[in-house]
Amino acid sequence: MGGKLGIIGGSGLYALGSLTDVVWRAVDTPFGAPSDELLFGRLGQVDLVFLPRHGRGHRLTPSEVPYRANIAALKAAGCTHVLSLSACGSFKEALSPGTFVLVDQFVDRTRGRVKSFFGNGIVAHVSLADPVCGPLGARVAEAAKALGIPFVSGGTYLAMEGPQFSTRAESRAYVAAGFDVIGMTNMPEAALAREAELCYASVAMVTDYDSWRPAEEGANVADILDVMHGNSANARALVAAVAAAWVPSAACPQGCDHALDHAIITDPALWPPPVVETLRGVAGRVLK
Ligand SMILES: CSC[C@H]1O[C@H](OP(=O)(O)O)[C@H](O)[C@@H]1O
Ligand SMILES: Nc1ncnc2[nH]cnc12
Repeated sequence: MGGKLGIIGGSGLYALGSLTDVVWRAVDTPFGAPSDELLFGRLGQVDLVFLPRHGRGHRLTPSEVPYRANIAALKAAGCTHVLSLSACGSFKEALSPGTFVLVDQFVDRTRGRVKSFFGNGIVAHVSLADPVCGPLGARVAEAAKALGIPFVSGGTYLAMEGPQFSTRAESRAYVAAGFDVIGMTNMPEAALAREAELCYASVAMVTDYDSWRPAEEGANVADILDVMHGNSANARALVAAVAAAWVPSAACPQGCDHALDHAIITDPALWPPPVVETLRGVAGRVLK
């Protein structure tokens, strides 16, 4: 598994302490500034780039996170792979707090977020049927199992707008629908990673049971923070283990790195040159 690994850290994960040769560096993009400076460093023999999704000190709401800039910045930093780490609520008794879920599907109930790099004269439709990179996920699963982290491969992540947590009625409806976990950030992040032809995997770290259980008070930040501290230690160990096993490979077997091959539907003769320039960083491979 090759190329450069980018890590997006969610709530409770604002830096990676074990990196060496570290430097925080501002990276600007045609889509604005990312959530924070990017942290460049090495973990063992591997170059890593880390980005705190909400910024250091957790300054950005899920709706305010500049998802396009974050993905564009990681791509500009040379990342070919992105491992996303997020706190989440659980809709299954068996997915208890502390469990790490390797997400394989999303249901997007966010609204008002910019969901594509494309538009303004260049239309593209990528496939999200399989919205995460299986080969990258397999690496993560191997590492988690070796570490003994409570880990489940596969799960549907309901992305809600927030910032308020769900009502009991919403929470029960999501349980009835069969969803596994809930969070506020993985969409449009995953969709944008696909448009940028990045291999993307998401580990959703359960902090609570949301509000569907009758005896449950409902999700609240104080309880979530308690669980998150333990989860963050496991998340750091997981990143270190994934990095330790990182070996180069030429191409993504699933084709994430060619997601745009047949996606742009607009007649190339009509592509507005300024829009081509804006897209060059994320889609340059197909804009030649
Ligand atoms: C602090 S609980 C709610 C907050 O936590 C999750 O953030 P992230 O996905 O970045 O770990 C959730 O999506 C909410 O933004
Ligand atoms: N119950 C919940 N709902 C939405 N986002 C969350 N992040 C952590 N727990 C959550």
